[in-house]
Amino acid sequence: MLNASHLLTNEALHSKKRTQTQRPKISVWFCRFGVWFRCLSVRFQKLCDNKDFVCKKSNFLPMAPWLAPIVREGTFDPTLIDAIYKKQNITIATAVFALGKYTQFLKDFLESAEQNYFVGFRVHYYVFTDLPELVPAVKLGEGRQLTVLTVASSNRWQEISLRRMERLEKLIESRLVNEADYVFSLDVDTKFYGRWGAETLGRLVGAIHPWFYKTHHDWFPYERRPESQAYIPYSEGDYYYGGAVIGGLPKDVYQLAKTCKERLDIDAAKSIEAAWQEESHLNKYFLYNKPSKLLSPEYLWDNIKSKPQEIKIIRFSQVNKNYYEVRPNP
Ligand SMILES: CC(=O)N[C@H]1[C@@H](OP(=O)(O)OP(=O)(O)OC[C@H]2O[C@@H](n3ccc(=O)[nH]c3=O)[C@H](O)[C@@H]2O)O[C@H](CO)[C@H](O)[C@@H]1O
Ligand SMILES: [Mn+2]
Repeated sequence: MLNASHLLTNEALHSKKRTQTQRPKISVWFCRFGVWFRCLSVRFQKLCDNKDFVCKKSNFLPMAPWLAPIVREGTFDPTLIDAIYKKQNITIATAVFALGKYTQFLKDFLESAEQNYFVGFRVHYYVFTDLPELVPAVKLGEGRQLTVLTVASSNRWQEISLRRMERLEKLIESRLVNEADYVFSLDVDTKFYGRWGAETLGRLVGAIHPWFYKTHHDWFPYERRPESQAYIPYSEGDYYYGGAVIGGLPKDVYQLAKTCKERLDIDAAKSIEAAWQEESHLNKYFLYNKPSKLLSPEYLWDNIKSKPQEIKIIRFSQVNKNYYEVRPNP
């Protein structure tokens, strides 16, 4: 005789059988997952091809589309390239600005430069500061010298940063045309961790910003207001360059600094300050005056970013800083 518990058990058994027969085999699940995954990856690829946000395998190519080399580990022979340039007995002028509390970065900058930056070459540092007494006495190698240039400070960090263009222009005009073969202007809140040598020399040199080397240009933090001289429309752009590294022949860097300074002045007269001050103007300049050589983010990293696999070596990097502590204004 069937009782209620039998009925329940049979029902349970029946439903178990049904689910067993209806559940697809594991291979079917794999197949479904494969189709789903493929759809997703095709969609993602389309997104990339549409250049909606990321793309940029091309940033890892050894050359820019206009055939300028992108310098990175493995693309040059350090011994050979240094030997070629050493025969030319060149002097590399290096402008660095340390105003206000940024003087605290000078010691590490200079000491690490002496270990890594154009070792064995003639290097002339030009240190701009409002506090000359705080320039540390760092022992310099043979053929290397340092000149302190006293300048007035400003109560805005943005102003201090952007006025580097004007000061660079004047420095090249008044001295470097006669004193140097190449010039670099570098951020001071930085440190060298690896070799930086003759492979970085060129007519006009920019460094790809470490935060945007995989970003599509529509997402670059270019200045987007047409009223600004630094304006770059969406759909234009090739790389986003960091304001921390500018280099090249004195006459080419002079032209860059002069142009950016003029455009900064035009903006200032209209009470406009570009999104990233002189860095925005630098990006505009490089868009229409392509650098002859690009430095990969090996030459401009940021210590708060961990090193990804594709970056083989970090040579020069922004050190961590407490913005509130070191800047004169927020
Ligand atoms: C890695 C990189 O590409 N950094 C750029 C970025 O922010 P950063 O955050 O790197 O700008 P920052 O605060 O380092 O200022 C740029 C430079 O100006 C000098 N300075 C600044 C403030 C001060 O009180 N005293 C002083 O000496 C110093 O040489 C410093 O290295 O954007 C800035 C403009 O917005 C500049 O283009 C920087 O080069
Ligand atoms: Mn900086």
